Amino acid sequence: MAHLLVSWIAYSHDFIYTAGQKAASSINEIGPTVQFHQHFYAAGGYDKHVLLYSNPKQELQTEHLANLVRRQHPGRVVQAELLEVRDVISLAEVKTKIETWLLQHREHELTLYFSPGTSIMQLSWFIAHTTLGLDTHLVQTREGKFNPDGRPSLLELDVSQSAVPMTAIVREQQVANRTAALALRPARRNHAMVKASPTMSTEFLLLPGLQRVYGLAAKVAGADKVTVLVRGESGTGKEHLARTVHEKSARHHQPYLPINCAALTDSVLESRLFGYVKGAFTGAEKDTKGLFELAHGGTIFLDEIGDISPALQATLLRVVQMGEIQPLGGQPRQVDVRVIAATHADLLERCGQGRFRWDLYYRLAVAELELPTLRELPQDERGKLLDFLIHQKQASLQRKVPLELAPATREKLLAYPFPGNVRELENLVETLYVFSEPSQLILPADLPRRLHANAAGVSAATSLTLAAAMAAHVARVVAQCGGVKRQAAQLLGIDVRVVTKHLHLHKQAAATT
Ligand SMILES: Nc1ncnc2c1ncn2[C@@H]1O[C@H](COP(=O)(O)OP(=O)(O)OP(=O)(O)O)[C@@H](O)[C@H]1O
Repeated sequence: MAHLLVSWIAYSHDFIYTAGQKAASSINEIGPTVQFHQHFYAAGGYDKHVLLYSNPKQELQTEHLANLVRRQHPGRVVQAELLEVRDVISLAEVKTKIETWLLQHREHELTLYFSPGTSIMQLSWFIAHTTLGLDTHLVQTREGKFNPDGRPSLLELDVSQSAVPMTAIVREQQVANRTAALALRPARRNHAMVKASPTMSTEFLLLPGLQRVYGLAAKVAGADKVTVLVRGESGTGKEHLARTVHEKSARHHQPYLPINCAALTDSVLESRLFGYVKGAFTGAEKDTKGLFELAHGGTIFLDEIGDISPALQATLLRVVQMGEIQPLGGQPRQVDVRVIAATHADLLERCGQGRFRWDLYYRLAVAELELPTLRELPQDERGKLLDFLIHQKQASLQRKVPLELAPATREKLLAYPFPGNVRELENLVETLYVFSEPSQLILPADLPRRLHANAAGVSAATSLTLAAAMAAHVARVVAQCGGVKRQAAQLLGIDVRVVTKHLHLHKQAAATT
């Protein structure tokens, strides 16, 4: 057992930014991470500092920060680790990621340095600390200027004395969801409720077009052992629906652990799901539980199930049929886990093509829930969602005024088919906030180029060969992902190297037309 200090990098306070530049120009030596090492680390008896960052783009600057600390304090182990979070203000996502990480390190004594990170990250530390029952301490620092002796101090949060009942937080979230379902309202804040979370907002809009599937989800939730298959295009809200099934089920006090099957290679996925015993393969230094064991009593969400290999399909079938897992190199064990799987693919078609096992499909699809695409929803509902997201982002980005769209801009937005569904619309609204001035009227010309393409999204000059069409499609998806190829690869269901190859082809084609 080791004593680990765990913290997020403080994106704004650990680094110094030059006005007008997005990239950090240097490390802030009076920032929370450097200061912690200067004043408190030595006395804490830590074996290692795990410095978490949430975005792959922050890798370099986190490494610089870790290096500086290592240089200033030779012998200290500082490990930068990516804990990827797509939406740093989503309590659902951040909390799940943090809980999963902590459960994976449960054998250690864990000191959670609470001060750095977004308010949702802080709230998630707090919830994990008070609800997971692990050996965690929650510490924060107070700057010297607030202490009479002018020296910074370290405070451990005494949760038993806390005035914030956790049930209040959970209840508030549910009320927020219900409120959102009843009427469209600007996201509201309740400072009395959660001091640590000024950005918490209503997260979901239960549109009439979604009510049927959410009604079915509530019914399915009550049937405890039933496996569920959620189908829907990327960004339609599959993860949200899966979590709702868990939260409405009798298992809601137990873990809910999501995993994206498409993002991992076969062997990594297998060891993450089922665990391994010490010595099972090179580098397996200790027995490690898999997610199925960690989720015992609760729910596991297997996202992008359609992409797993035939070998893993066979293993998973045994797990779902017998409730039995076998860690790599270990003995079979019984687990009690509800499986919710999701896919963007047409699994029936894949079964027909021999790419997915029929028996596994029938086992998973005991209850099948299908989410509509954004373009299938009626125009007025899309309009409501747009308004909802405008208010939601206004609250989370702490803008004084909501985004103002010219009528023609709104029309264009509502006519666009949004292949990335709600996530794409959500990202677009955020981009418009980021790149516009407060009170600027957003004109059609301010919208990204892809929204101006003709209906088919293909210009007349485009080559009609299949290769060119594929390359153009890949380029469009990469653009929709803000240039992040890894994310595009995930959406497209292909390897990132293939994405690069298509982009290269597309560039060549563009240069010759
Ligand atoms: N009705 C809705 N109201 C508000 N936000 C929504 C709604 N539906 C989806 N979202 C938001 O859209 C984003 C995508 O949702 P989610 O991750 O659940 O989709 P998904 O189908 O699981 O995507 P993927 O297949 O890519 O993993 C999330 O940020 C979610 O909060």
